[in-house]
Amino acid sequence: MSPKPSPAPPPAPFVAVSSGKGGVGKTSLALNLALAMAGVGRRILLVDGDLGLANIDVMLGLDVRGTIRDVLAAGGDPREVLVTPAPNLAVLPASSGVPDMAALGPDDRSALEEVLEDLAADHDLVLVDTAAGIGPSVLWFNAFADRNLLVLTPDPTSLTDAYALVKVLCREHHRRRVTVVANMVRDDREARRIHDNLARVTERFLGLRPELLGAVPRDPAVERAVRAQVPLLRNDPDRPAARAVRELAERILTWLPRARGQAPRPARAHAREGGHHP
Ligand SMILES: Nc1ncnc2c1ncn2[C@@H]1O[C@H](COP(=O)(O)OP(=O)(O)OP(=O)(O)O)[C@@H](O)[C@H]1O
Repeated sequence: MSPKPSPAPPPAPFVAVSSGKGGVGKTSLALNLALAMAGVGRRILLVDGDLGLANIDVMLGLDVRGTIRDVLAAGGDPREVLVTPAPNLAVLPASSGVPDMAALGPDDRSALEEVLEDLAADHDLVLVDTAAGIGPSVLWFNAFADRNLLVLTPDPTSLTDAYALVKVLCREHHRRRVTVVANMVRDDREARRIHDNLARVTERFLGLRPELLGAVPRDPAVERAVRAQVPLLRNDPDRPAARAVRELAERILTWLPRARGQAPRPARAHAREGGHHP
C-alpha cells in the first residue's frame, strides 16, 4: 500500500490591523506585534497596507529595494522586495506619496491577491497594517483578511470613526467578527470602558459585539521608539507597553491553525466579492 500523502499545511491566517482614525498607534502596534510573534519562532509576514503613505520602513529605519506597487507594475518575484529586519520577520513595503487603492484597477487587485497568497505560503501568519479610515484599500484588505483587528483609543473621535469602519465592514462586507485593541489607555478599566462604548453602538445598530483582545497603556517609550526608528520591543523591551504587546501577540497566536494534519480552514472568499468569513 502506498503511503498516505502528508496533508498540506493549513494556510496562514491574514489579520488586518485598522483604525477609523489616524494616529491611534496602529503601525507601532502592528510592527511590534509582528516582532513579538517572530521572536517566539513564528514566521510572520508584515504587509505595509498603507499603499499611499507607507510607514513601516520609516519606523524601522529600513532601506527598501522595492514596494508592493513595483511588484504589481513589473511582475516578478515579490520575495525580491521583502525586507527582513529580524529573524522570522519579513516586511512587504509600500510606497509613499502615491494615490490609494482607488487607483488600482481590478487587474491590480487580483494581482495583489495572488502576491499575498503566494507570500503567505512561506509564513505562519500575515499581519497587514492598513491605512486609517474607510478608503478603498482599507476595505479591500479587511475584506481579504480572516480577522479584523481594530485599534481604539480613549479619544472620542477614535470611537466614532471606529464605528464608521465597523459599520461598513458589517453592512457591505458581511463581517460579523471584529476584535478590538485599546491603545494609549490609562489602565484596564479605561480599556473596558472604550470597548463597551463601541460595543453599545455596534450592538444596537449592527447587532454585532466586538471582542476585546486587550490593551496597551499610554507609554512615552512608544514615542521614543518611533523617533529612534527602533521598534519598542527592541528599544525598551521591559516597558509596560512592550509587555502588553507581547501579551496581545500571545493571544493572536492562539488564532493559528494548530498543526499539520488538522482540518484546514475554509478557503478565503474573494475580497472583491465582499466575501463572508467566519
Ligand atoms: N501606547 C502608546 N503610548 C504612547 N504613544 C503612543 C502609543 N501608541 C502609539 N503612540 C504614538 O502615537 C503616534 C502615532 O502612532 P502610529 O504612527 O503607530 O499611529 P497610526 O495609527 O499608524 O497612524 P497613521 O494612521 O497616521 O498611520 C506615534 O507618535 C506613537 O509614538
